[in-house]
Amino acid sequence: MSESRCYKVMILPGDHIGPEIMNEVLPLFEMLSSKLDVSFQLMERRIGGNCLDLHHCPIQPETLQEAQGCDAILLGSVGGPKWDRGDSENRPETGILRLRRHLNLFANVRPAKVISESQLAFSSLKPERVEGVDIITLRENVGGIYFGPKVEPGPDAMVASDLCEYTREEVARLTRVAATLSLSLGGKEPLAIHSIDKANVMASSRLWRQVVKETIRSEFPQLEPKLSHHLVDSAAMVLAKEPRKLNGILLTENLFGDILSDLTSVIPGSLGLLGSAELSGAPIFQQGSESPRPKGVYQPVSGSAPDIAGKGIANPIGMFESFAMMCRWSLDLTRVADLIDEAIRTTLDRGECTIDAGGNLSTREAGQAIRRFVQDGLSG
Ligand SMILES: NC(=O)C1=CN([C@@H]2O[C@H](COP(=O)(O)OP(=O)(O)OC[C@H]3O[C@@H](n4cnc5c(N)ncnc54)[C@H](O)[C@@H]3O)[C@@H](O)[C@H]2O)C=CC1
Ligand SMILES: CC(C)CC(=O)C(=O)O
Ligand SMILES: [Mg+2]
Repeated sequence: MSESRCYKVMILPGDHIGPEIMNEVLPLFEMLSSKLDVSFQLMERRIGGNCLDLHHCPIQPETLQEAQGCDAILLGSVGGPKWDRGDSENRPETGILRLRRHLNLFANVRPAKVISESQLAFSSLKPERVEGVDIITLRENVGGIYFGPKVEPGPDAMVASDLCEYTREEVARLTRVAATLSLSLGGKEPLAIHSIDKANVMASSRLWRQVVKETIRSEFPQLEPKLSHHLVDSAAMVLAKEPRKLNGILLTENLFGDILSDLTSVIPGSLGLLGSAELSGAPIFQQGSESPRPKGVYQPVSGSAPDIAGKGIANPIGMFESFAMMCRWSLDLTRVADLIDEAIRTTLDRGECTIDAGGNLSTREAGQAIRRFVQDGLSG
């Protein structure tokens, strides 16, 4: 008889809509424990503005340490106008950056896929442009300009700066993750890898392009025909004009990936639909594998949406999608991940979603619809 698994999961709801959408996925833990041979030890901690308010730091050092011992971390979102001041030491967003750095979560996987007919009508692009779009932004997550040395602007500052630096190894390791995703998710035909940079202007981008090329040529020669290089400005234009041309993996640095992944969200229709995985290595695709899994933080792509917080209309789908990715890549619960993905697709087909994605349900009702589907699937 196989042993029952107990997973340790850290819960970081964050600010504004963070706790609202987190509340919609939390009942899944109890549901899974009652239906499957698993249990969960949940640890709720603070991050972001609410942590600054209570502890005067955006994440506590002991939270970082505890996160190290968890199987996965589920995060809502942080930030808001109340804390929109001060230098990086005193900003909510720094809590997320510290967590990424502490756990070395260098690979940020952000899929944007059109999965339901309802999205064709609702996307801000024409239906014929949107059909079949399936793009994964793979963003470098612990380097580049977000983490380089800064000169903060003082009250009378004449200059401020952020340095964008990349090392060979930082580029090579992310390229290896891109190759794994391409080979594992593409089936017989590996996915295209579109490396995005600004090599016509930036030195760090010229290194990026060189190392991506070399890594694919020397370690994954079979993927050479699948690799292309694009300048980021032109890639942004293609994403808005003919996004299918960029189907596959957008392999890119921290700042470009942050911007482009928000841009990809308009294709399926709303930023509130996208989930993400931040990983310390390539995901393991083999179910039941005993190989150690990479560390993972799972969170929606969006921010804390202060403009809609408290109104009960935030879309919880990005949070469910993040939960599904957690099940798939950190908890070895592939069937649950498939079921949640199916629940998202079905509820979108039925128009059972929040207003940003074309429905008229509240956050709570949209969450209930997905949970009902999952419950039925687990019982069936
Ligand atoms: N990972 C994180 O926690 C992130 C935090 N932020 C922070 O979030 C705060 C707000 O930033 P914004 O620029 O307003 O970006 P945002 O991503 O929070 O919101 C942009 C727009 O998308 C809408 N939106 C976002 N999530 C939604 C959802 N689930 N359902 C329906 N609509 C949704 C918002 O209402 C808003 O109109 C800032 O403090 C920012 O620094 C921003 C990005 C990531
Ligand atoms: C640190 C985050 C607030 C940066 C961001 O916008 C993101 O990761 O999407
Ligand atoms: Mg962002």
